[in-house]
Amino acid sequence: MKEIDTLDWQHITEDLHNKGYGLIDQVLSKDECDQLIISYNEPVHYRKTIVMERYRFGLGEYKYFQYPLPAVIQHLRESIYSKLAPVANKWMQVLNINQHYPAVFRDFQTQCHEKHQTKTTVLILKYGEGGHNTLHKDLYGDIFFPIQLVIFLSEPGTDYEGGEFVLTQQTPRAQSKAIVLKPKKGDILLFTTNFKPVKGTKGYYRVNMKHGVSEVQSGSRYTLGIIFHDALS
Ligand SMILES: O=C(O)CCC(=O)C(=O)O
Ligand SMILES: [Fe+2]
Repeated sequence: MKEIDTLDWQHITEDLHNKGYGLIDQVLSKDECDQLIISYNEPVHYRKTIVMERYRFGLGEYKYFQYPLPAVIQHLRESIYSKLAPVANKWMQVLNINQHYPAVFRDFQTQCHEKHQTKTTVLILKYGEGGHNTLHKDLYGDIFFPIQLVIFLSEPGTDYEGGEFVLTQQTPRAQSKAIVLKPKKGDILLFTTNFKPVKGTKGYYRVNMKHGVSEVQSGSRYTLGIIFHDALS
């Protein structure tokens, strides 16, 4: 795994401010991705399995991890959080929202716990042919962190076809714009969970963002999602 501190955080931060997402190339090695895919079938790591069609979330399956998280994931969650907290604080500040994100992940988690959000939201997802994930926001209670990430564990074009990552950006009084991305195995995509600020003529306003996955045409596609806030249940 690449050292998180050595990544180009200035560039990533600019992308998040300007576009609401940022792609980081090749953070995990092929082996690390394969290990995570293998662990999909080891029940000991998970607290809950969701069959997506049952909830009309799409077609596929995902599993929520339980605490304690595997060391690699805990490390990523803590180290990336500290890089994103300043971005999140800037967003809340310009939008006049009274929410401060502490510099250290542990202290943010305390905020979640005070609101009874104590369950992990870190998840691993698996989609086969026809699999997809309908457009959504990952909100699990009052407390939310405005940026999350997905680690791509499968290789597009080799392991699966289709299955693009889709972001929609909804500006007030306009239709939604779609952004379609196809990151490679080992890449990390950071993106907006709920809304981000955009500068207008009269100050900043909110644009809402949702994400999902287009239909997988063939093969299988695995991803790992790290959401920073915990869940009520
Ligand atoms: O499989 C994907 O690319 C999307 C996963 C997702 O919705 C999430 O991690 O929140
Ligand atoms: Fe999601």
